[in-house]
Amino acid sequence: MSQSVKSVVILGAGAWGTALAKLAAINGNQVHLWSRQGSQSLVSVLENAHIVLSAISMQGVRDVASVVQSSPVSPETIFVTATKGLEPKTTYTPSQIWQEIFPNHPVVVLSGPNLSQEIVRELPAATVVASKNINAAQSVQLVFSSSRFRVYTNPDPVGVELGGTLKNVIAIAAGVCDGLNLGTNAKAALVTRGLTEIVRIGKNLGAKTETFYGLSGLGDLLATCNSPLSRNYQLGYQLAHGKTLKEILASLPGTAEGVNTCRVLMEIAQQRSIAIPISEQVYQLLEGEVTPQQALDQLMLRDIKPEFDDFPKEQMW
Ligand SMILES: NC(=O)C1=CN([C@@H]2O[C@H](COP(=O)(O)OP(=O)(O)OC[C@H]3O[C@@H](n4cnc5c(N)ncnc54)[C@H](OP(=O)(O)O)[C@@H]3O)[C@@H](O)[C@H]2O)C=CC1
Ligand SMILES: O=C(CO)COP(=O)(O)O
Repeated sequence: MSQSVKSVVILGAGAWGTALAKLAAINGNQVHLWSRQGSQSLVSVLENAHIVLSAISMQGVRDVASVVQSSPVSPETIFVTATKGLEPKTTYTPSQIWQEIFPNHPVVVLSGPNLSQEIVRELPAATVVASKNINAAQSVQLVFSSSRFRVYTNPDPVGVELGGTLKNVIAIAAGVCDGLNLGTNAKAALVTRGLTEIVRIGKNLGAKTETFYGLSGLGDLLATCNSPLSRNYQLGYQLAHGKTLKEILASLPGTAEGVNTCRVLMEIAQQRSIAIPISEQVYQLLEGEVTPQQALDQLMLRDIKPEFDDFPKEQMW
């Protein structure tokens, strides 16, 4: 894998931004890791940037993107987003925000089963870079690919981004499931039916179904629902042990995007009449409207139904 040295700016020096900066630096790229708390001005780091990657948590994306907009950036600059969230006011994904603010620049989504603590330890991992602009996706692929980090391209940015974003809600449910000691069968059922909900929403929002069965969908769902390293999983686990959301958020290291994502997801599902029963129970749990046990009972006692929504009747038996 040979390529010319690129100037890469990483916005956000949190857990994920720091891990991604390390990956880009391993390949000899010139990397600037920017944080609002650091001494470097955004204007100075953006000068001559080939790639600007945002690893800002969802709540700060639009503010930071607007500041970048008021700074001089090369017309060739590729924007990459690694945030997993949805904007409450617009229900936009992060890439939709970047594309709205930079309509003439390529925007690439980077998402996959990527628990940052494992990546910092240089354990092997894989991810996906997705864009409508294949050349931009390939440039980003070269910047981050190494013997420890395998990067695939994908032409479905919305699907890749929604897989990474929506699985956080199911990861909260998975943490609850493990926290209540419900067993392996329950967990398998939860994760599989959770994927069904992600596919329903994703298809409705224009994503390709097969994307959700790849690394950024099923892959990330499996990683996040099975690892105590996941903040979203941890949050669910602690809810099951009787802690309040407020108490958990006060001690959680970093951002658990699933909390805000769940609220926006409920709005999307209601507007579009999409059934997402697991996510709905996560929502009610986060709002303090049900206990973990009540959420479980509500799911188990739903009306019985066929497994798949859209099997033609003649193919069912
Ligand atoms: N950690 C992981 O394993 C992975 C995380 N992600 C996603 O990446 C995103 C970031 O996660 P992570 O790094 O773990 O989170 P952290 O909480 O560790 O870091 C969040 C970063 O966003 C910055 N930030 C937040 N709001 C603003 C703002 N208004 N202006 C400027 N900067 C802001 C924070 O700056 P400050 O420190 O100054 O508050 C910090 O640098 C999330 O969407 C997450 O879902 C994706 C894959 C893996
Ligand atoms: O997205 C992640 C792994 O791919 C990180 O998950 P958490 O945000 O739940 O820690």
